[in-house]
Amino acid sequence: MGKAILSGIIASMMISGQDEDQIYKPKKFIACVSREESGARIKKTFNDKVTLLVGENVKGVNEADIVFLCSKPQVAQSILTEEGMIQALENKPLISILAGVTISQLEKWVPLTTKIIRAMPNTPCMIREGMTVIGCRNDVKAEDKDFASWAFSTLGRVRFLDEKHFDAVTGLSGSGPAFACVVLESMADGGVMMGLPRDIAFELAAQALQGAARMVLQTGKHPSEIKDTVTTPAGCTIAGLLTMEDGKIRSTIARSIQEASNVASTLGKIQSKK
Ligand SMILES: NC(=O)C1=CN([C@@H]2O[C@H](COP(=O)(O)OP(=O)(O)OC[C@H]3O[C@@H](n4cnc5c(N)ncnc54)[C@H](OP(=O)(O)O)[C@@H]3O)[C@@H](O)[C@H]2O)C=CC1
Ligand SMILES: O=C(O)[C@@H]1CCC=N1
Repeated sequence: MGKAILSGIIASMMISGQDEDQIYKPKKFIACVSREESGARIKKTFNDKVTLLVGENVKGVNEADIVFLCSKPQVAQSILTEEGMIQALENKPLISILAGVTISQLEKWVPLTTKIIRAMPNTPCMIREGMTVIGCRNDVKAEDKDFASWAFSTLGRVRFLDEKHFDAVTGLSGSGPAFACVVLESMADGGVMMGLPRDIAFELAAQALQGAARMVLQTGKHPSEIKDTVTTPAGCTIAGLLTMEDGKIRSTIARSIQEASNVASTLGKIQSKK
């Protein structure tokens, strides 16, 4: 996800590079990783657009004005409590995308002057079609919130929500692209079963899902209204819909999001020592 965020911001700056009105013009990007293999991947993707540091988190944070924390939730504590990190983080905004790690938890590991912003993006940020929900305490400065909002808006939609919703957001929007891909793949399988070539089945399924999703977002209509307009009396759509209902598709999908949200709430609870 860290790579996706960097890619989106850099891509948007290249597109709007000539735009004098652009408020934020980050001059330098620093990526910190712990393993040489990950470093090689970053180098391959970004070349000289990003300064790469392997095993030098404190140096990276020292040189940065704004810090994104994009590790696995389990290693957050060990990163934030590295020797010298407290000084490096003084007076800096820290934007965490970690699932299940709360602002209260993070506050225990960083100095009081570090202003924490929590964000939950999703993988479509990679193609700048993402959804990011941002949350923070009331004392975070407007300029820091504005920066976070700008950074994630280069990657798709952004919305601010109270932190109490973050586990639900993680289960629905963070994990959502995986669930949507299961639906997409299943729809395509149906097409293949009925004789369509696999690549065409994927295209049709993906565009049907994208089209329906865009209709909801653009018209503001209830999904059931859109469903009903597809459904001709005594036609084929109602036949398919009833089969879906027989398979309890609604509760299966809704319960999957409930389960993902419940697991998200536990992800910050285990911290590895190193
Ligand atoms: N994947 C998703 O769809 C989403 C993920 N998230 C959150 O994003 C975070 C990352 O997930 P994801 O991108 O999937 O995971 P990855 O494992 O792909 O990325 C984790 C990154 O953290 C780096 N890292 C790990 N330990 C250290 C360390 N000690 N010092 C410096 N860098 C370190 C890794 O580098 P190295 O390999 O070198 O250690 C790697 O680049 C998680 O907290 C997750 O909850 C949020 C929204 C969506
Ligand atoms: O599966 C995970 O833990 C991460 C968080 C949200 C999406 N992927």
